[in-house]
Amino acid sequence: MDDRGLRLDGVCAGYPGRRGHAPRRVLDGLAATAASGELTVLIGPNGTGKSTLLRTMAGLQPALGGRVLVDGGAVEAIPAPELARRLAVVLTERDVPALLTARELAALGRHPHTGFTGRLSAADHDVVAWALEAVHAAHLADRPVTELSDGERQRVLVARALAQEPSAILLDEPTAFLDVTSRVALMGLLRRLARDRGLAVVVSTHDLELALRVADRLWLLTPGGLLHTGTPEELTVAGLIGAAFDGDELSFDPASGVFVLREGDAGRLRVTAGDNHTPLLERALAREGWRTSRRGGEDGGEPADLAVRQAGDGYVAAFDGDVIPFATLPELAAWSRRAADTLRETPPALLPATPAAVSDAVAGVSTLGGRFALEIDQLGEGWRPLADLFADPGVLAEVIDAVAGRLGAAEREASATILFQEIAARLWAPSIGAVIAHDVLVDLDPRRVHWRAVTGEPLPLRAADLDGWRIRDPARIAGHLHRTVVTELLEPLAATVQGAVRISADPLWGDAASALTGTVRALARVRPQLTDAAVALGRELLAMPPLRGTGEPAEPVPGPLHTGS
Ligand SMILES: Nc1ncnc2c1ncn2[C@@H]1O[C@H](COP(=O)(O)OP(=O)(O)OP(=O)(O)O)[C@@H](O)[C@H]1O
Repeated sequence: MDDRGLRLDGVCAGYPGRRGHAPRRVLDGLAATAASGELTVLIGPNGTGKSTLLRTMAGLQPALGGRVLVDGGAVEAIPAPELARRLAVVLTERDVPALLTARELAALGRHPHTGFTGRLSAADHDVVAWALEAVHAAHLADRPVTELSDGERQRVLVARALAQEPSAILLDEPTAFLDVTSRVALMGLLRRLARDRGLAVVVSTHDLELALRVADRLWLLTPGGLLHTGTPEELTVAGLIGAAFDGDELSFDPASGVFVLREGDAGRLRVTAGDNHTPLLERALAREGWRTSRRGGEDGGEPADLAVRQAGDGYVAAFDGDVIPFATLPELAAWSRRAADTLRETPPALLPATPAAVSDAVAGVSTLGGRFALEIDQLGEGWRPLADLFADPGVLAEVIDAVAGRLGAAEREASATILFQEIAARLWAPSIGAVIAHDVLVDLDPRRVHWRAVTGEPLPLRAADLDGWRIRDPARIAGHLHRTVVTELLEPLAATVQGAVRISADPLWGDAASALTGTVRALARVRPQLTDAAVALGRELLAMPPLRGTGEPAEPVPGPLHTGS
C-alpha cells in the first residue's frame, strides 16, 4: 500500500479537561486520507473544528485518540526535526518576526535541514531561492516582511513551508485576509505545487465557492462532528454541502455551485433582457425579495406579479396596471422595494401578461366582429400613433374634415362628435371584449396604438405589439379599464376635439357613453353567456365621471338583453 500522504486513523481531537474535568472532544473517530499530489480542502461552518484538526494533524496538540500518519509514520512518534522535514505548517499568522526580509523568513524553513549551527549552505540558499521563485515572490526577497501586503506575506509563508522540502503541507485559512484575485491565485498555486511536487496539501478555508472550484478532494466537517470526504461534485450531489451550510438567508444552489439568497417573499418576477443582463437584474431584484418565475412554456412561464424588461439603456417595470420607466438599475431596485411592500399589504388586481397572452386576447376579440377589431401587425405606410390625434389639432382637423366629407358636408361640430363616438367605440370594444372574454386588460398605449386615414369608414386601429395585464381581481377591474380608456385616451381626445371645434363637453361624454352601451350590447349579442359580466362592467363604468349622468341611458343595456340574466 502507498503510505505517502496524510492519513487520519480513528482520530479524536479536542482539548484536555481543566482541573479534573473530562477532556473536550471536538472530533471523534475521524478516518480520511489526503493523497500526495492532491489539493485537499478542509471546509466546515464556524466552530466545527477545522483549526483543531489541523493543529492535531501538525502535532501541535496531541490527539485525544487514534493516530495521524505522515507517509505511514505516526506524527506523535516522529522526532520533531524529522517531522519538520516531512510536514510543514502554515498557520493563520499576520504577525511574523519583525526585521526579517522575505528571504530570511523563507530561509527559516531550512532549519530542519541545517543541523546544529543553523548555517545555510549554498544548496540551502538555492532551495530558498527556488521556494521564493515557486510562489512568485523572488522580487520581494529583500523587502522587510512587515512591509509586505497580506497576499505577498502569505506567499512568502508558503515559500518558507516549501523550503522545508516536506512531503505534506497544512495551511489554516491562508486566504483569510486576501482579496478575491489573491485568493484564487494562492489556491491555484497550492494546487500546482501539489501536482508538480507530489505534495499532500491540506488547506482550510471559508471560501466555499473557491473550494468547490479548486479542490481535488474536500474534507467537510459538519456541526455534528462528522467528516465527509469526496470530490466537490460527490459532496454536492449528495446534498452534504447544502446540509452543512444552508442558513436562513442563503442556500446552496447545487447547479451553479454558489450560494444564493433564499427566495424572498416579495412576489414573482419576470425579466426580459439580454442573456448577460438577465442574471444581473434577477440578482438585484432578488435582494429586494423578488423571486424569479421559472421560464418556459408557451405562455412564458408562471404568472408574475412584476415584469421588468430592458429598454434601450434603461428598464421598464410593469406592476399592477402601471408601466414605469427607469434610467438605472439602482432606481429600479429602490422602487421595487416599495412595490414589494405594497404587494405584501394588497395583492395586485393586475398581473403583467406576456406579449403572447396579449396578442392571443386581441386576436380572439377581433373575431367577435368588426367593431372589436384591433390588429396586431406590422405598421406599414400611413399608420400614425393615436397620440398624434390628441397632440395635434391640425391632424385632428383633417380627420374631422374627412368625416364631414364622408357624411356629405355635415356641420363640423356634428362631424367632430361622430368622429369622437367612432373612436370611443373603437377603443371600448377591444378593451371591454378582452376583459370580459379573455381576462386580459390590454394597455392601449396611444403611442403604440396606430390609426390610418381611410375613406368611407371608421378609423382602423393597429399596433405592432401591446402590453397588457392578466386580471387577478375582477372586482377592481372597472377602475383600471376606466383609466386606460377614459383617462388616458378619451379625455385628451375630448380636449383636442373641443380645441378644434366649438363644442361643450357634455355631448362628447354622451357619445362616449352610448359607444360603451353599444359595445356591451354587441358583446351580449355575439356571446350571450357573457351578458351578465358585460352588463355589470358597463354599469360600473357608466357610474364613473365624466360618463356619469351624461343623459345617456342609465341602464347600459335596455330590455331584451336582461332576459338572459
Ligand atoms: N483552547 C481551546 N480549549 C477548549 N476548546 C477550544 C479551544 N480552542 C477551540 N476550542 C473549541 O473547539 C471547537 C472547534 O474550534 P475550532 O477553532 O477548531 O473551529 P474552526 O472550525 O476552526 O472554527 P472557525 O471556522 O471559526 O475558525 C469550538 O467549539 C471551540 O470553542
